[in-house]
Amino acid sequence: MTKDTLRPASLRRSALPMLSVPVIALAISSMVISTTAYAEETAKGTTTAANLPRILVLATGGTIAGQADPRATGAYKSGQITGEQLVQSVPGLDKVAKLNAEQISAIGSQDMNDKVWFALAQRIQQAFDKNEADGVVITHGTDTLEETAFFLDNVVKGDKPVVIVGSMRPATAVSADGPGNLYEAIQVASDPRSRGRGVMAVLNDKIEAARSITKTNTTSIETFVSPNGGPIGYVDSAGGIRFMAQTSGLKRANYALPASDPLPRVEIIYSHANMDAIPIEDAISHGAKGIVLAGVGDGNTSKQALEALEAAAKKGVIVVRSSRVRSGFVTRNVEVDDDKNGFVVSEDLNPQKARVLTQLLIASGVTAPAELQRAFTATW
Ligand SMILES: NC(=O)C[C@H](N)C(=O)O
Repeated sequence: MTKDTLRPASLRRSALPMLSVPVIALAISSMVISTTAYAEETAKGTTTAANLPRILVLATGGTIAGQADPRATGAYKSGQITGEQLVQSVPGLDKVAKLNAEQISAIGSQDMNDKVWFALAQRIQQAFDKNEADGVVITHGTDTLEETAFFLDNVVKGDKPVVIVGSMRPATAVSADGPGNLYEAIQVASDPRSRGRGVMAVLNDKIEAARSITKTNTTSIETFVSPNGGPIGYVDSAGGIRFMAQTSGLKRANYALPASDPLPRVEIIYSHANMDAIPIEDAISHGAKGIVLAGVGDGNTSKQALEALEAAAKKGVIVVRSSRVRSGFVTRNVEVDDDKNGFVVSEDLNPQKARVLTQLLIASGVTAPAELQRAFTATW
């Protein structure tokens, strides 16, 4: 992990496309102006940086930091460009905020893990508690962006904005979406109206809440949606930021960050036609403390699988019924007899987010089904 303080740059910068890493690094080092030169500029009144909000950028990798040979079709490597290089590559950011970039990890978000989550949560909390920053922006891959956003939404305390951002095209692509997304994310994190809204994601001119956002397209830049509620706001260069309501409308639960990683083992079991009990029995034999069912329809599954879940719940494994269907709510049900079986339903949370909440609840010592259910329903 490295910690670098970015010097605000008042020089014109070109975007990264088509440049190799050494060329980018050389170009950036020659563009960065020294702190002294910057102080002189400020004294001359050519910049108002002193009044700008302080935004901490925490880079984790992902396609937004990815590079490809522009002639190659599709293939690129995630996490090749540092957070500092990323912010330096976006013209005009020095007019929006005072930026400090730190590298937390350099991974594709398919490799996102508890260690990085804990490092992020601890660094954000420290920055807020010590008043080092007015807002935080996390650069992240899009594959698990929603899970990281939801995890942080549940453990970071305070009302300062935390914004997570990614891109669908690597930094070297023609029409890379990363620079625009990063600019808008920093705009949102810098705006006082963003306070008290929990963790937000900003991509493709939309502001979405951590609880509701999900990735819906494998490759398109129009991939993130909030199926049950829509975006909480919009941001673009012409209109600036528009929030659709005073707050995101959702109550946030705060859990203490467990003393150390990893979080308890909770498996997602995907339901399908011709479903048997084997995946559930396997998960339990490998030490799962909880099972989230990505059920068909309203959190349903076959008789065989249901019996295996009932047996698991009897042994003290937490069973949460969620759905593989993209939108809607999973509701407590007499047919499945959630009450008798001690099952929990995930409400609006998709399986991957229900997993995160189940992990946090188990880590907090909450295991009684009624109490677990209250935590899943606490939002309304
Ligand atoms: N667009 C992306 O960022 C996808 C990439 N695999 C990641 O999640 O890191």
